[in-house]
Amino acid sequence: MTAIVVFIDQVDAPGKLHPIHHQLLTLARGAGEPVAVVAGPVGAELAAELGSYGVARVVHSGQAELADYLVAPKAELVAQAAAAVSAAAVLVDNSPQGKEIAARVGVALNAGVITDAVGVSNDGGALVAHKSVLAGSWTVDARATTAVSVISVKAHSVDAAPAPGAAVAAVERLEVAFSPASLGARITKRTPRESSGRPELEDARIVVAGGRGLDGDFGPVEELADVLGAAVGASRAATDAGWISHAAQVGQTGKKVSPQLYISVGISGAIQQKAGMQTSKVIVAVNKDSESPVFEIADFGIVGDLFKVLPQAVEEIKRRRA
Ligand SMILES: Cc1cc2nc3c(=O)[nH]c(=O)nc-3n(C[C@H](O)[C@H](O)[C@H](O)COP(=O)(O)OP(=O)(O)OC[C@H]3O[C@@H](n4cnc5c(N)ncnc54)[C@H](O)[C@@H]3O)c2cc1C
Repeated sequence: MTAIVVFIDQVDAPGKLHPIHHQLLTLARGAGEPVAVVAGPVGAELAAELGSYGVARVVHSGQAELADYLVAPKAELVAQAAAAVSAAAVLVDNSPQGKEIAARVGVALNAGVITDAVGVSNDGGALVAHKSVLAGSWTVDARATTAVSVISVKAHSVDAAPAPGAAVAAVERLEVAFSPASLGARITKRTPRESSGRPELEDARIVVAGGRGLDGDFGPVEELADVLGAAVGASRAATDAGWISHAAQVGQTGKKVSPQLYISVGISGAIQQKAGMQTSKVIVAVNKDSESPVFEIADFGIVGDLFKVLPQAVEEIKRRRA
């Protein structure tokens, strides 16, 4: 059976799996035998949750270096654990940290690295990564020619599901030999970002994104996001205008999101915007211009003034929920 390592970071928020971990474990289970490699503690609750996703083998390290230094020690944990279990592939999330780990593990294991995958399958023992490219207009299958592949997977590309029969996860401790080079950048202070109370853009199942059409007023977008429990995103026109933080930008030079539902509001749908959201499962566009290119990719379109459409949508959602 092909051993597939799934990296699980428990350093900052220990105790429970994140939705992307459920998704990575579901993918790994479909393509081989998932082995969870955990940075941080593994308590009984976490081990049971891993078992419910079909993980029979967990390799972890709680060494202080994993929390005290930037990403490099985590990459060394993943590389050494992958070698110890003779993994054919390593799956990480597609966050900046995940992609840096992918690159470092690729170098350490002389493994091919594939980023931005939306799926993984096993073709006769070789792992194939599926990618959606050129602003979502093409699907590409990519395969590393090396013995080990390292693949970073976009959030919400697959629906996570527990295994039909839970496994009992055996937890092994790995003593990682950290190289001096990995201990070059020590973290001296952590300042948690102020929470908006909304989900993180890249993790959210629903994203409501606004563009230049909002004319500086993100209120209607935020209100709709809040009744739907959604994250708020934006086009570059909106972030460049200073109406919302650059962290909210979706697109080629912003975040890549793949939620179940993306509601695009007052955004024209330029190719650079599409590059960050076109793999969303369902796209709803609200735009007053019926010729706007955003309607070419929308599953549902509403031609109208967003300042009239959004408050009505909010009212109707609240009424149905009451
Ligand atoms: C190298 C490069 C990288 C880029 N990266 C990104 C990126 O990462 N993300 C990104 O988004 N862009 C990016 N851009 C910019 C991109 O090309 C577009 O300029 C940008 O996406 C346009 O933003 P917008 O759709 O909000 O604005 P516009 O194109 O001006 O569209 C505004 C839309 O709002 C509609 N509208 C106006 N008023 C209303 C109303 N009252 N009700 C309903 N609809 C209304 C209009 O009909 C129009 O369609 C990049 C550009 C370059 C060159």
